[in-house]
Amino acid sequence: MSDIKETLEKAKKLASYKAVDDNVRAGMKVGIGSGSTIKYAVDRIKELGIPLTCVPTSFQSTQLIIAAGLELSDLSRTPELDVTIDGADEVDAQLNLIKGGGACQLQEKIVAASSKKLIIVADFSKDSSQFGDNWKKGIPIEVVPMAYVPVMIKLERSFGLKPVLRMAVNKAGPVVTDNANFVIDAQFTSIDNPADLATKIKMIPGVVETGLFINMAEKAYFGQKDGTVKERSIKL
Ligand SMILES: O=C(CO)[C@H](O)[C@H](O)COP(=O)(O)O
Repeated sequence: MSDIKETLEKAKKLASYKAVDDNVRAGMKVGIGSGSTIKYAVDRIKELGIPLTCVPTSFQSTQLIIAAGLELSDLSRTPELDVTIDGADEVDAQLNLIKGGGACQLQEKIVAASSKKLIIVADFSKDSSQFGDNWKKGIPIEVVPMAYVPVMIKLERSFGLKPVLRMAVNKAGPVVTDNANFVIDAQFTSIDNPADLATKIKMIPGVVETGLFINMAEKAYFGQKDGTVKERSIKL
């Protein structure tokens, strides 16, 4: 593993362990996010050996819960959660988030919105003062496949975004989400009002969900290069 990759992995683990220790207790109903950082949170929950009910946010997180031997539920059986722990692609000064780098933003947002608290775990590279400081891939937007071209035209004409259809790596054609939709990454130069932009994008017919999570997270844990964890929280 390269030095920087190793440093990032250590930072993800530190943040995840601290977030679980601070926020997860026996008997809780816990939303489990998606991505590479959340696997450390699941490792920590497994290590603690406490009884929990877990609700996943993707195929990947379902597999993590099963592999860890934790109790797996869903929102039909467990519609109200105590806490969701999840990663993020970028966290701004107000703890607004860009999520969906792993194309899981739809289920992640539904599960987060069903939780009393959303706690973010991340390495130091996700900690920004405003969107675009660190994350250059744009806002992930999940769309119904038949609508992707009109949605891309509207994103460009109405908001000056530069939309790109996300393509699969080991498959010909586009990324297909866990919900059988496509993902458009809408690149931007700056975002003055993320809440307003999120609402307007959501209004475009064919858009299922955006990766802008506005006023949802109450605390973020960022693992640092020096082995410490920086905590940022906000009153919602
Ligand atoms: O939103 C997500 C998936 O849709 C992830 O939480 C986000 O991409 C962060 O992933 P990682 O922990 O691998 O950096």
